[in-house]
Amino acid sequence: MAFFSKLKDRLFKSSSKLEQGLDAIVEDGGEEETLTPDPQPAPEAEAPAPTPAATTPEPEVTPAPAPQPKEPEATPVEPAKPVAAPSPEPVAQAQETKGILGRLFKRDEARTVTRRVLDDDMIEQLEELLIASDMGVDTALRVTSNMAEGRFGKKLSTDEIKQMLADEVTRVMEPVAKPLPLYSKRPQVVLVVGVNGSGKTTTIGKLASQFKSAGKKVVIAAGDTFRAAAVEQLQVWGERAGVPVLTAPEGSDPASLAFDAMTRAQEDGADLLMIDTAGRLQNRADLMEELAKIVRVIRKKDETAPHNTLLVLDATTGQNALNQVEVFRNISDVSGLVMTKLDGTAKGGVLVALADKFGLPIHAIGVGEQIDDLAPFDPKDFAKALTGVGSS
Ligand SMILES: Nc1nc2c(ncn2[C@@H]2O[C@H](COP(=O)(O)OP(=O)(O)OP(=O)(O)O)[C@@H](O)[C@H]2O)c(=O)[nH]1
Repeated sequence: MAFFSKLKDRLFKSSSKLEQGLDAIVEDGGEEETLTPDPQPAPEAEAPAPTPAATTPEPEVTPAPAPQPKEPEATPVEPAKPVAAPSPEPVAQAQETKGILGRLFKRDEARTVTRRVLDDDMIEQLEELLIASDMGVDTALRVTSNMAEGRFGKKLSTDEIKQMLADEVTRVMEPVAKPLPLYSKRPQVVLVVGVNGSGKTTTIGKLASQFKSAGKKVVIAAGDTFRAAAVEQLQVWGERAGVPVLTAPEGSDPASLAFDAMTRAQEDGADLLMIDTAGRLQNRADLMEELAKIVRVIRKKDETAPHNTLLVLDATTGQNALNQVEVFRNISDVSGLVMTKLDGTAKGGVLVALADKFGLPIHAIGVGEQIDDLAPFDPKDFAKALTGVGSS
């Protein structure tokens, strides 16, 4: 099943919030226009009435990458057929729709679309909507001004604005959409950091399962030795993924566990070593020292390690995710992000702010609690899901 449709369903809260906001903005001060269904008199009653989407210059729905064949098709021509031909009456009846009847019939089909002139008021409302969608002030202003460029004074429909927004979001996100880089270095050491509850353990489990399926040999180190529950949880995920999880007694030194795990991974010829860490931001200095010590110790075995420091962020925390990036960049050498819990949150816009502000690679997104609910970050799919493009 196309991941896009899953993401779209699950990001529904975000997109519906934005969609409703955009509808309201266009309706506020917009004018309803009647669309003439077909400029040339079509002989057949079943000629498809143009959908609102057909009034847009057919943007990127078509050239979008192929992996979601079912979704985009739903918008353009095909589904208009059943709508345009609601009665099951066959051929003879259809021919009667020529002439007056035909025109009447077509009048029934006429659709309306509301358009609003893009002016300062509208730009301000768009800015407010994007800020309310967790994009953050700077990003919201930048995105809106790019959307407005060259379009000031033009009349725009909600669909057109949604598409413009999706294009702009895609433009911001494209440079950061990068899968976790894999190096020839073995073991590749991936340090996983993030606040408690952000989804580190779950993400490690999901990643381990994916790498294992791809034929990689993976070892996990349960480096949050201060929480027995965290260790147990990681063991459960390790079992699910079929990957060994190295643990140490509660309260023991995480750096010592990391060293042992590094030794084991080297001896086993593992491709990847993923090290979970504690997320106690309350004790920032301690955490910083703990992470620094882990790095010092594993460098005794491989001075290029860790090869990745993944920061796991919880999308439901909204703007707070921006602070977390600041903090973790100060205490560790964050090389990329994983954003979890994008399912069911109305705060997906924060990802745009993160991309715009930090430019850190977004390697993957979590859209559920199951082992396969981690996907590479696809900016176009994300932008469409966020803005609701293709969903009306
Ligand atoms: N809906 C949803 N829930 C998620 C996702 N990722 C993680 N979770 C849930 O978030 C909660 C916290 O996840 P953990 O993986 O335990 O987070 P952690 O960062 O390891 O937390 P600590 O062990 O407390 O440090 C769990 O209930 C997970 O099931 C996701 O992508 N979507």
